[in-house]
Amino acid sequence: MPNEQLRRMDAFTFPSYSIDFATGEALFDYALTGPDGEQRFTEAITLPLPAEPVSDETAATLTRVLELLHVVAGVSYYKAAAPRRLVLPSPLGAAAVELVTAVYTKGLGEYAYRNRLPHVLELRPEVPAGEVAPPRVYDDSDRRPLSAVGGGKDSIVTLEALRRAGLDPVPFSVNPNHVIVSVNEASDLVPLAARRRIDPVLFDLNAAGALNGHIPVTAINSLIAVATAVLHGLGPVVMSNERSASDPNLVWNGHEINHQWSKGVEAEGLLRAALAEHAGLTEPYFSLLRSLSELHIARLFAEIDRYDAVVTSCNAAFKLRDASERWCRDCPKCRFVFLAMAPFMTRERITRIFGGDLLADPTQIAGYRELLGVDGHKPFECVGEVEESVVALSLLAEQEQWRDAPVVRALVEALPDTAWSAAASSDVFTPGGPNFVPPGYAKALTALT
Ligand SMILES: CC(=O)N[C@H]1[C@@H](OP(=O)(O)OP(=O)(O)OC[C@H]2O[C@@H](n3ccc(=O)[nH]c3=O)[C@H](O)[C@@H]2O)O[C@H](CO)[C@@H](O)[C@@H]1O[C@H](C)C(=O)N[C@@H](C)C(=O)N[C@@H](CCC(=O)O)C(=O)O
Ligand SMILES: Nc1ncnc2c1ncn2[C@@H]1O[C@H](COP(=O)(O)OP(=O)(O)OP(=O)(O)O)[C@@H](O)[C@H]1O
Repeated sequence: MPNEQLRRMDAFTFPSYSIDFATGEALFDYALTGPDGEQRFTEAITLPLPAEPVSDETAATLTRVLELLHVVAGVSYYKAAAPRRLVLPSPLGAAAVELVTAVYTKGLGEYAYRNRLPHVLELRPEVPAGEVAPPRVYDDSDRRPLSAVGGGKDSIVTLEALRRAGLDPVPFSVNPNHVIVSVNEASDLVPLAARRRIDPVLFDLNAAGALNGHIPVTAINSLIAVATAVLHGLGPVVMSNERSASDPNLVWNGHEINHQWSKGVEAEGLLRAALAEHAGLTEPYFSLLRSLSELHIARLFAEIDRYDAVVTSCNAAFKLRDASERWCRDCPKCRFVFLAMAPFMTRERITRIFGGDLLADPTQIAGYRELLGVDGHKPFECVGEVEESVVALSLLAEQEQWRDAPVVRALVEALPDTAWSAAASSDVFTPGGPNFVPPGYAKALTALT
């Protein structure tokens, strides 16, 4: 479809969805509609099937979760045209509407900012009138947790915390690539995996110049994880989203723009409320690491060494096409994670994990200046707060093995005195902030910290 026609699309709709219980494949249909016709998309998500046949009760709860997933996963296609109308397929309760509204506005915040589309931040879904029948209540709180694994340091810390607390986690991933497969193998736990196939038409539209940008992918992965937990009779989905994921990158037109919005605590609360209201789940989803800073998680990761050969937090390794093998060693996330881990490891160990020593390489200085708040705003990436980077640098400056590294020396000279005094009174190693960790799981975190 030519680009001008896409730009004239005025509505995004959700024609239908289906699930085949014989194969686990759910098909979600979407349409962009406008004066020149419509552009249809179908996303396919295949859930792993349990050994036992699916009961009617499980099917009923799963259907409710998939109704939410259908609407949330539409963001990938909505963003190709950003029409002004978002027309939901069926009535939804207040909590579900709040979730959907936030996913399409705050979740697309970075996309709206980069493409200069302020109306996206004001989008309000059109919800068909009618009552939603109350769901069956499903008390999953005492069952084995499903632990989402993304291949990076955070989900490894969670997996090990749950295991050490005797909570018997089941690792779970969407489209596990070779990194995630290796992490699961290193854990010696038996994982579950779901497949997600984005409609290839979207890639063709992207290649032809359609609107594109960041989407709240964690909200989608989270609902796929909850659907899998329901299908397998498992308990809560345990995420590894940290405290700093809730902090915005910048404010634009009065709206906070947060690259990591769907990893933040607001999204977590909205997702929990929508799942309780619409699917009747009592303890569906929480992040075990919510109260911790990235730096604190990096310190915990340093105490676990069984994943050193496989751990990969760099997003470039998770691209659908042309992915890097492991760490690309030239992006904000690689720079930040290296800086965060370095104070707690030998130089030899971290160089082995990353395949290189980023703090020995002067070409990294410009990127590190951004992370430290010397230049620009916090990069649109999954990186910690400026304060965390400054604290990490201050720890490195005290260590003989790091103090003379070229990047450390340059950054120490570049930082103003105010930054050092803020670092000196920092609470980055004190857990804090709102979280939804249930009492039965809090001990897993306490044991670790
Ligand atoms: C791996 C990555 O960072 N991808 C982002 C990148 O996409 P790119 O075009 O370079 O490559 P692909 O990932 O292969 O995607 C191809 C196109 O497919 C579309 N698409 C992909 C996944 C999806 O769920 N929906 C989609 O529509 C999209 O049009 C792609 O161009 O740039 C894109 C545009 O800015 C980003 O949308 C891609 O981000 C992925 C969705 C992704 O998985 N990113 C995570 C690594 C990520 O950024 N996680 C955040 C958490 C943010 C949150 O709120 O959940 C983080 O770690 O901070
Ligand atoms: N493919 C995936 N399938 C399921 N869950 C995922 C996937 N990718 C990421 N996640 C989960 O989404 C959340 C955010 O992902 P993120 O990439 O920040 O975490 P990570 O890989 O554990 O650690 P790091 O921040 O070091 O990369 C985490 O809870 C992670 O487990």
